[in-house]
This record gives sequence, C-alpha cells and structure tokens, in this order.
Amino acid sequence: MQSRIILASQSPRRKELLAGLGLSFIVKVSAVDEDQATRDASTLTPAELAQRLSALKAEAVAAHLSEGIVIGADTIVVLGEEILGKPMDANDAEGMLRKLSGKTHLVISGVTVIDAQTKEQKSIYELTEVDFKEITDEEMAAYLVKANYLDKAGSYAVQEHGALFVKGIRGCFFNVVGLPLFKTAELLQVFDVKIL
Ligand SMILES: Cc1cn([C@H]2C[C@H](O)[C@@H](COP(=O)(O)OP(=O)(O)OP(=O)(O)O)O2)c(=O)[nH]c1=O
Repeated sequence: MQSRIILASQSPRRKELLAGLGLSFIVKVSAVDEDQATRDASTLTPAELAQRLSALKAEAVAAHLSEGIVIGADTIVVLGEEILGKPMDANDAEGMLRKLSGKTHLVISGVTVIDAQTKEQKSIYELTEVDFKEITDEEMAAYLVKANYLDKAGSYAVQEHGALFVKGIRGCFFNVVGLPLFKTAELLQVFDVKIL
C-alpha cells in the first residue's frame, strides 16, 4: 500500500506543484522559527541552509506522526554572498529588488523527506540561475502597489508580477516557484513513492 504523504508546508505554490504530479497528500504545518534557525546556521553554505530549513520543517511535522512520508521545503534567494529571505515590509522589498535589479542571482530550494515510521531522512537541494532586467523607478513604484511580494523569498514571484523582471532562467523553473519537481520526484522514489 502507498504510504500516506504529508506536505509540511503552508505555501499554496508548493501544494499546487505537488498536486500537479498527481499525488494525493495532506498538508500539516508545524511552527519553525526560520529567522532564528538562519541566525543559528551562520556557518552553513546557502545550499546547506536551504536543506537545514527544509529539514527543520519536515522534522517538526514528522515528530507528531507514527507513519507517513513527510515533505518539507525551503526556498532562498542568493545574491553574491547575501541571502535574501522574505521581506519585512515594502521598504525591505524595495531594497531587495534594487539589489537584484540588472543582476543574476541564484534561487536555491532545499527539500527534505522523512519516513515518519522508520525515521529515515534525506535532503536534496536544487539551484537555478535567474537574470533580472534593470528595474526602472516607475516599475518599482507600481510593483510595490500591485504585486504580492511579502510572502516571497527575494520579494518576487516568477509566476506572478515578478515575471516582468525575469529576463531568463537557467535550470529548473519549479525550483524558483518553491519546489524543484524533478529532484523532489527522484527523492520521493527513494522512499518508494510511486508517481508513474
Ligand atoms: C523566488 C520565489 C519565491 N516564491 C515563494 C516560494 C515560497 O513559498 C516562498 C519562500 O518561503 P519559504 O520559507 O521557503 O516557504 P513558505 O514560508 O512560503 O512556506 P513553508 O515554510 O510553510 O513551506 O517564496 C515564489 O512563490 N516565487 C518565486 O519566484
């Protein structure tokens, strides 16, 4: 029998992406203080951090379960040495977008899967390069009024108004949206989840 799958994420994007694979699953979320965890993990590389945060989210949910396959994920935007998470407010968002303007950055998502019964746990990450156009002052002002950016790493969503700034990407598109489907599917197969 196929194990029950639990998505440990409040992100509507991750829910939609996973549902697109035809999997049936339930959503369960447990609180993780991502900001504190990021501060605690200052020696990690960005890829390690994304994986660590995804693991904390999956572990927080798996801790309350005796069976099931739990999936946690985390997405960060990395510009040079700087990690950009979600903005605190419009000012913060504007600052992030000014930094990203005209440059290429990385989007890294970590994904962790845990078998709640055996406690087997595995993490992967995926990395996508994203090229931004130069954002004009007029575009910036309109964007901050119209776009939904507060719950998005880097203050943009490539699948929404952020598309107007994204000239090109190299790598997995779904990774930028929040769940790298190819690598997530490979990982789920390690846990004997049948997709096809
Ligand atoms: C860069 C980018 C991010 N995002 C979103 C994906 C994630 O939802 C969010 C990054 O925040 P996360 O902390 O990874 O996820 P979350 O808080 O939304 O959900 P949860 O922790 O419960 O899993 O940014 C987009 O939707 N589009 C984009 O282009």
